[in-house]
Amino acid sequence: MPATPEIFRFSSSDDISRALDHFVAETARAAIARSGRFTVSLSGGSLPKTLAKNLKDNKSIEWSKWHIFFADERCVALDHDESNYLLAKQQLLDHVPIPATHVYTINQALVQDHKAAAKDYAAQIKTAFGGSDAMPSIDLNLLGIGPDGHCCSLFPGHRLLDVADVWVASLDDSPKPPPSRITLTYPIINNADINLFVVTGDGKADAIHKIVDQKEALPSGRVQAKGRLIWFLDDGAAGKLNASTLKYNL
Ligand SMILES: O=C(O)[C@H](O)[C@@H](O)[C@H](O)[C@H](O)COP(=O)(O)O
Repeated sequence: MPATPEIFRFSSSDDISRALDHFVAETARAAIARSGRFTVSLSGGSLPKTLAKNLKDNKSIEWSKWHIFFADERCVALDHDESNYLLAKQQLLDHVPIPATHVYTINQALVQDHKAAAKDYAAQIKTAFGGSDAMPSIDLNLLGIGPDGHCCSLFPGHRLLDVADVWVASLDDSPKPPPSRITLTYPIINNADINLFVVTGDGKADAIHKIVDQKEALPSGRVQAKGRLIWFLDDGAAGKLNASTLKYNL
């Protein structure tokens, strides 16, 4: 049964950062109590900054038990200003003691070959999840959404929307620059325990309305979860939602 989306509305992106701090800290605590570690994937864009704002100073977190993956990554060097890793490093990883071996980055030697980079990243995930061929279940994917409704590097109308045989796929024709990227695919995204979208700004309001109210099959609208599917929206992003859609108003 598909998870019913839980939609939370906040009056500002600062309020979202505070709520994210509580939610992610509690999700990590529960995962560590259950399995001894917390696996989380990060998107690029505005997400790392919104996430890190309060979380990086949260003293209750057992950072040594965290394992960080990237929901998608650009095929660029790790110190390139378009690298999602670099963004996460600057915003969060430089400020908290997560062991470097727990941060799963795109293979630097393969950034010129997106297909090999995707294969390598899937192998890294497999190793991190004990080497089994069983579909991994990431505890929490933190996802952003583009004005066109994309998430990760899964764009409207793109062939990667139908990929079901690999955990990580690649593209060299991303409509959002840079063109060469790797991305988690739906089978692994939807097998996560929790998928949480974090969306700010009125530039996303149309996409949110189409996905949530009109059930349009935009890429972000195809995301499910084993456990919970959650949307954190600020007033701008929620601006065009039907009033009756909002079940929670924090
Ligand atoms: O690497 C990327 O480009 C992202 O992972 C992408 O999927 C991003 O999350 C959305 O485009 C939202 O980005 P904003 O939050 O900056 O709008």
